[in-house]
Amino acid sequence: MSKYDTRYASSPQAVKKYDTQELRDEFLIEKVMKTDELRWVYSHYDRFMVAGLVPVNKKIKLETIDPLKAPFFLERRELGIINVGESGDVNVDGTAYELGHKEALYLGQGNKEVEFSSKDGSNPAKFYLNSTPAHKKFPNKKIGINDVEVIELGSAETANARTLRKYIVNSVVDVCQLQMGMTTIKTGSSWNTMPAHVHDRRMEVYFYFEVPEDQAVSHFMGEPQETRHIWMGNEEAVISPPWSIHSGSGTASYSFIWGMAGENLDYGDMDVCKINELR
Ligand SMILES: O=C(O)C(=O)C[C@H](O)C(=O)CO
Ligand SMILES: [Zn+2]
Repeated sequence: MSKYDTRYASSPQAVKKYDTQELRDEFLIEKVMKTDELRWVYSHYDRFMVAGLVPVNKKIKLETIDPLKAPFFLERRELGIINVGESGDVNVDGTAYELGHKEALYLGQGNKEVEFSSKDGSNPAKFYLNSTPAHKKFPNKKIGINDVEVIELGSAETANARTLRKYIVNSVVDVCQLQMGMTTIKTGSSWNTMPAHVHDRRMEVYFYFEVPEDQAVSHFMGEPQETRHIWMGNEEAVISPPWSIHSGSGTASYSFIWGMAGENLDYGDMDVCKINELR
């Protein structure tokens, strides 16, 4: 069995009173990428699971964790994988999927034997993993760099020029509830997800990467009129409750992977906040 840490759900009333350390303990996931070890964070928000794996010296198997009470990990779950490192392989019940830098794989419910490896342990793959409960088996699908839907958002004038890439969304691959994509902030811009939004129907997790050394991203969370911030470093993730905004401003440009789960599969279903009404 793999190891895991549990994160419980908090109410907006409770979070109003959290100090810096409490906010970090509840929502921040430090050091997501683990070498030769799969260690999950199991969130009680929509039972969303997060892990990061860097296979260096050996192949790593996807194993169940105790709270699933399932004989194998994907018995009642689906899994999204985005490789932010060098080339690696994901072997799924005898079929090998090669994932290059920024390529992704969707694995549906029911797959039993899943094994991760790097092509070259000295230039390893870095697999970022999100998993959600599933009720139906959909086919496994690799999403290569040319399969993603790309949209340009924001502008240099408002310091939020960015490229959003949709990898695991229902117009690209059939899924039960998982949605994943990647957003890259253009040089000179700093803001992601501004204007901010909430979607009380879905929770979300952001994994910040390509944050230059000695730089940081200030991630904003909370109800739109009661915001808080969490300072984040490279390869750290943050859980966004369904009632919370999730937006960030970096001291340099950066990228992040967003993953969502909940009530519907409509990426554009967001309640946008007025910038000058944020508090
Ligand atoms: O920069 C953005 O805007 C985003 O990446 C927004 C996320 O995709 C999101 O929050 C989707 O709900
Ligand atoms: Zn969102």
